[in-house]
Amino acid sequence: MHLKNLSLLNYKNLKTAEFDFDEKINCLVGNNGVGKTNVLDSIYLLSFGKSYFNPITSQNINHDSDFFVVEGEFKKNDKAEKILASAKKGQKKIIKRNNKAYEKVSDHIGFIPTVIISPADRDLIIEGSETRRKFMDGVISQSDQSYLNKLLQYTKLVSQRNSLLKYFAANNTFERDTLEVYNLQMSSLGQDLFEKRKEFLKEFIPIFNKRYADITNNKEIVDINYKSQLFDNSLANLLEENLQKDMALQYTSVGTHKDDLSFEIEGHPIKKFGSQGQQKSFLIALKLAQFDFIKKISKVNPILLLDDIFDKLDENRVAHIVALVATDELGQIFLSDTHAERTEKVVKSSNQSYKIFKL
Ligand SMILES: Nc1ncnc2c1ncn2[C@@H]1O[C@H](COP(=O)(O)OP(=O)(O)OP(=O)(O)O)[C@@H](O)[C@H]1O
Repeated sequence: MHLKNLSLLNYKNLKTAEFDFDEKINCLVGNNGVGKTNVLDSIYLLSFGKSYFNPITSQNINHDSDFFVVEGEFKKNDKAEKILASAKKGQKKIIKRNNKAYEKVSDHIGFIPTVIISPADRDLIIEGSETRRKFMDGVISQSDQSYLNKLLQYTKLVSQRNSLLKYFAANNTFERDTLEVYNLQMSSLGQDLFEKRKEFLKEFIPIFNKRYADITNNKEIVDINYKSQLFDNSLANLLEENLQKDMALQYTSVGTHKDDLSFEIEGHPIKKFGSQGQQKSFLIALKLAQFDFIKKISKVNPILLLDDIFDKLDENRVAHIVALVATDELGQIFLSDTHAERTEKVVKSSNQSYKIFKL
């Protein structure tokens, strides 16, 4: 699978831009702030229906305009697939495949498998559990629509249950039967999500460990630990046991929406005990493992977006990744960098076709 061409209208700072891409390697070069990352982000948008960097769609419309249109033509299984994403201020975003609008954006997830590696990934280590849950859910959802649908239903139920708890508090009332309806549905869905996450991590962690060992030449042991309240108790019991607490807090304090992943190096949290370099290697390994996992399930090479890749890796390591394109381990890749010569030197050494776009 690859992206043949891309046209942008009013996407962030890019008022109009057109690209005819190489099937293998594409490099976007230019000074800081010209819009290299925004081009990669527009490809991400065509895959996930939202920006990687700013999920608030209206903020991705160029400041001088009131709409954006991003359109790309992909080739997947020898078929042309035209994907369009557009948004107008005050209106719902539209995603179309071959001129037909999706009813739900979530139906598009997984159709154009894509992985992005960016300096913004450090949030996965620094930020709270939500970022890591989103990463895990994102990887599973790209290869499992039923998981995504259950996750969306579960999230909606948590928010409805929270509203109900607020309503009880505001009106000094309590309706056990109504609450029971939410508890029952939440328990069943939450338990399914928990089982699927466990199953996923069992497969994913060894892939991740292998990638980390490759990147660092087996320097140190890293691990990912799944943290969930559901290991010790069923969600049905947890909801029951925490009822008084939830009533006082006016939100649902237990469930799979509280799960987390603990990223560890030599048995200690990498956030506190990992060097800058170790953290960067950890993140690259995580994303390449995402690539491997999605490729295994979907049987296509995901598109790989490497934003500011020299931020994370030295020239030799970038050359090593780019060389994988030749072995068919990778499909189409997009790189952004401020140094045109450095990028050209690295991609030339791969002996693959490539294109350089100067912004
Ligand atoms: N909605 C918007 N309208 C206009 N400009 C925007 C909008 N959103 C972001 N920008 C601008 O886009 C520019 C950033 O572009 P981008 O991050 O793609 O740059 P870059 O070439 O990747 O830079 P760097 O090399 O620093 O990473 C900034 O100048 C930012 O102000």
